[in-house]
Formats: sequence, C-alpha cells, structure tokens
Amino acid sequence: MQQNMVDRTFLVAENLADLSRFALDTGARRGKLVLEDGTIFEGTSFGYEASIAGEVVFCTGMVGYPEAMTDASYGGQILAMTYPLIGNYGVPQSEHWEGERIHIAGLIVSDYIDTPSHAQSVMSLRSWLQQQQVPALEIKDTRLLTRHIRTHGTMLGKIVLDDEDLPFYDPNLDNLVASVSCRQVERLGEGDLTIALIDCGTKHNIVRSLLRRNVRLVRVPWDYNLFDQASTFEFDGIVISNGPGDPKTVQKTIQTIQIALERAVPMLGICLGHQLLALAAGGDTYKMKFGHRSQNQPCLLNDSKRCFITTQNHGFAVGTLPPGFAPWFINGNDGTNEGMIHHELPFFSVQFHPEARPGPMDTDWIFDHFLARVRIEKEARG
Ligand SMILES: NC(=O)CC[C@H](N)C(=O)O
Repeated sequence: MQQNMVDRTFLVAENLADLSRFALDTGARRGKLVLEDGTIFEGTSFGYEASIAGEVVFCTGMVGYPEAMTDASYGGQILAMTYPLIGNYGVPQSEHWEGERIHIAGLIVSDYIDTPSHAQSVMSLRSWLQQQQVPALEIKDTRLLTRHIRTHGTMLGKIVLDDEDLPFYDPNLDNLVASVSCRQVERLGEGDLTIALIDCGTKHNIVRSLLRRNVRLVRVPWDYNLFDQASTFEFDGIVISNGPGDPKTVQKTIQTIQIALERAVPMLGICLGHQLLALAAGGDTYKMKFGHRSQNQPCLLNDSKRCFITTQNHGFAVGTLPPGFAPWFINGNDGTNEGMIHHELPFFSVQFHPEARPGPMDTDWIFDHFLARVRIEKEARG
C-alpha cells in the first residue's frame, strides 16, 4: 500500500516534468496576470500573443465558454473561468455564439485543453483566440485568484507577456455600449406584434427567443430615436437588451426609455436593460463587490416560495427601486434585487438572463409573460 503511494507521487512528479518540457518544446510564451493591487499570477499564453488590460472578473459556470466569451456584456473584461478544464469541447460554428465575435478582452483558465472533442466543434479554442486576437493565459491557480477577488472585490488587471508592460484600463469609465450595439436598423421575423429591441450589445438568444414567439422584431442601435416622427415605425413594445459597462454611461438609451415611460409603452429590460429602466424611472444603481457570473443563481419570485435557477453576468445592480415599482425577484444568495415590476403600468425588468445560453431555461416564461401583456395593451388601445 505504502509502496503504491510512493509510486504515485513519483508518477505525478514525472508527469509534471513532462508537461513543463512540453511547454518549452511548443515555444509557449510565458505571461503574467498582474492585478492593480500588485498581485501577480504567472502563467502560459495560449491565445493571441499580445498584452491587454481590463477589469478582472470570474465566472463559476461549469459550461458555456463559447457563449460567455461572445456575450457583449463582458466587453472590456478579462474573464477567469473557475471550472478547471476549458477548451475540451472546442468551439462551435458562429450560429451558436451569443455575439458576432469574441467580446471578452482576455481569458484566464486553470487548464487549457488543446484536444477538443465534440460533434459541433469546428476549431480549437486556441485557434479561435488567435484568429480573433484575444490574449489568454493558463495560470493553474484560478481558485486563489477567485478567492482574492471575492475577498478584495473586482479589480483592474492586465495580461502581460514576457517583459512587455501597459497601463491599467478601467472599462467602466467609457460608454462600451456604443462600440457593441448594431449600427443599423434590422428587421427580422413576422407576426402581429412589433417589438423594438434596443440593442445595447444583445445576446443572440434574446433575438432567437423573441423570433421563436412569432413577433416582428426591429433591432435598433442603442442611441436610435424611437420617438422621432421622421425615422420611426409603429411598435407595440420595447425590449432593452443586456450590454457591457456601467449603465450610467448609457444616457441616450435612458432618455429614450424616459419617453417610453411617459407614453406607457410596454417594456421589458434584461440585465443592463433592467438597470437602464431603473435609472430612467428614477431609481439608482451601484457597483457590486464582485458581481454575479454563473448559471446557478437562485432567484426568488417576490411574495412566493418559488425559486428559479438563473444565468447571470453582471457587476452592477439596482439598489434603489424607482417610484411605482415593486421588487419582482430577489437573489436567494445575497438578497440583491433581481427584477422589478410596475404596480399598474406594463413595465418589467430582470437582472438575470431569461434567454439563458448558457444555462437553465427556468425563466424563459418571462418572454411569454411580457408578450401577453403587450397583446393586452395593444387590444386595449384598439
Ligand atoms: N449582462 C449585462 O447586461 C451586464 C450589465 C452591466 N454591464 C453589469 O455588469 O452589471
């Protein structure tokens, strides 16, 4: 027995030596993740060979790296995946992505797997990162990094290759929505209800979820004036999408929502859309210590014993609800607000992602609930 244990220890040591020889043989470049408080994690580059700065956040989802990486809400962020094996099922075709490209600024993993195995995989994660020019680092101890961020809060950081250096960059100071929103109005689908989707960096599954319900969808840029006589079209409701950065930097969308509130146009806000609706209606948002990024966030439906397991990706939250709104959902872990609903008017919003991708479909009914109310309001208007 004791002999076995000794043998195994020896084997592990030998494998580790093999691995480091492999890294040297493949010419993998060494790199560092440098945090703004001076903490350094050494690692090996497996993505695009460049240095990059951003905000370091962690996601505890066990699957879904292609969806998370293409979610525009992660714009400006260096994403650390806590699930240790990343790359093992490769990268699917772009129709399965949540945006047109990779939106994260950089990727941090514990173990990068370069031998993907999945029926839908068309390339390795390494090739994808290199094609799309996104740096990535394998640092092994993502647990220590995550515990550090949980203790001290989300912080700025940079992936630095070899002896290169660059300044820290805080993405929350900029309006990132302007760089990820669509540029032109796009008309999709057919149906008797017309929904205007304000694209602040919408996940594709919000578009798919609406089209699946047979609506005529008009996707508009974040700063599009929906109420300008000359440029606009008839619509029955508005969906305000998810998106990157601090909601307070997205003033033009807030102004559009304010007009929609005055005119009682039915509205559904999702994630950033929830925060924007709250700000437009007179509420307030704040930056959370380390945010919610996973696919198992429990959300309690207010005044009930119902709990939904939700997908989330946000670093800001609604602190003060606007007048006229009640809490709709509350986070079962930390009690933060996860949604709001107006007492009388057709205004709803959720902090989580009812479109999931990746994650559970528990709250897919939010789209049905919203569209049913849009129909009621349309019929009442005649
Ligand atoms: N997924 C989102 O829409 C994120 C909203 C916002 N950027 C936040 O981090 O809180």
